[in-house]
Amino acid sequence: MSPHGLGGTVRLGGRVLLRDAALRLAPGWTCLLGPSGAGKSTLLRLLAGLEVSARLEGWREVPERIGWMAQRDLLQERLSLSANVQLMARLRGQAPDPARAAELLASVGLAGRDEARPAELSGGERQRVALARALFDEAPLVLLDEPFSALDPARRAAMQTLAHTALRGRQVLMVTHDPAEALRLGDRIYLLRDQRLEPLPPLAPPHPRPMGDTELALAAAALLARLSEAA
Ligand SMILES: Nc1ncnc2c1ncn2[C@@H]1O[C@H](COP(=O)(O)OP(=O)(O)OP(=O)(O)O)[C@@H](O)[C@H]1O
Repeated sequence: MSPHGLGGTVRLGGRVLLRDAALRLAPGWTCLLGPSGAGKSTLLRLLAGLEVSARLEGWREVPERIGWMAQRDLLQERLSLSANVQLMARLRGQAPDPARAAELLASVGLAGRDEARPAELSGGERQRVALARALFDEAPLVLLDEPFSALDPARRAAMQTLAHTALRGRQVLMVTHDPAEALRLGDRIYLLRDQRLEPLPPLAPPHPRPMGDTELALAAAALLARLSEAA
């Protein structure tokens, strides 16, 4: 099987966003860090085949089915939370499975809210519904664009662990601004900056590292300092 990922040069509106890059995916978590505007979301959209403005001059190898959690939650306001969780699978022709949707909603802390509408939720709750939708879908490649950014620290750690367990064995590519999150979860870490995609050393397993892990705290502080230097 050829490796999944993409490589080459990415151009957007007459400028180079990424030069001679190679993003290689494998089962487990690949985390993508980088300053705002560097092109992380564009890269995710290119992988998903959803990018309309940027052009990739190079290669792209992805499985037929890709799961996707965008930066905006993209919840359908007129649908119930249960229907939102099942939406992508339903669009693909899968049979409804409200029991599984309810289980996933409960796992993200929204037990019994199946028939609620997105407008009744806080920003963090909406993000958790979007996460449940990404977990409902059983795609071999799952792209997550800042999936935990709206959550409080305790909920964020719990959702990281939940997602890591639920997506075990699959290829996950996550964009994050949080070095500790990348180090806690990442089997591979890339930094996208100044048109370059640079592999960074991940922490050794186990992933996710426990919260309060000293090695994680030290590595996150060092990585934050490194990211801040060039900012
Ligand atoms: N349709 C477009 N046409 C031209 N430029 C665009 C378009 N969409 C995004 N850009 C620019 O492309 C660059 C990369 O945007 P992108 O959203 O991929 O960055 P990012 O690294 O994900 O940022 P953030 O961390 O803030 O989400 C930015 O400079 C942005 O202004």
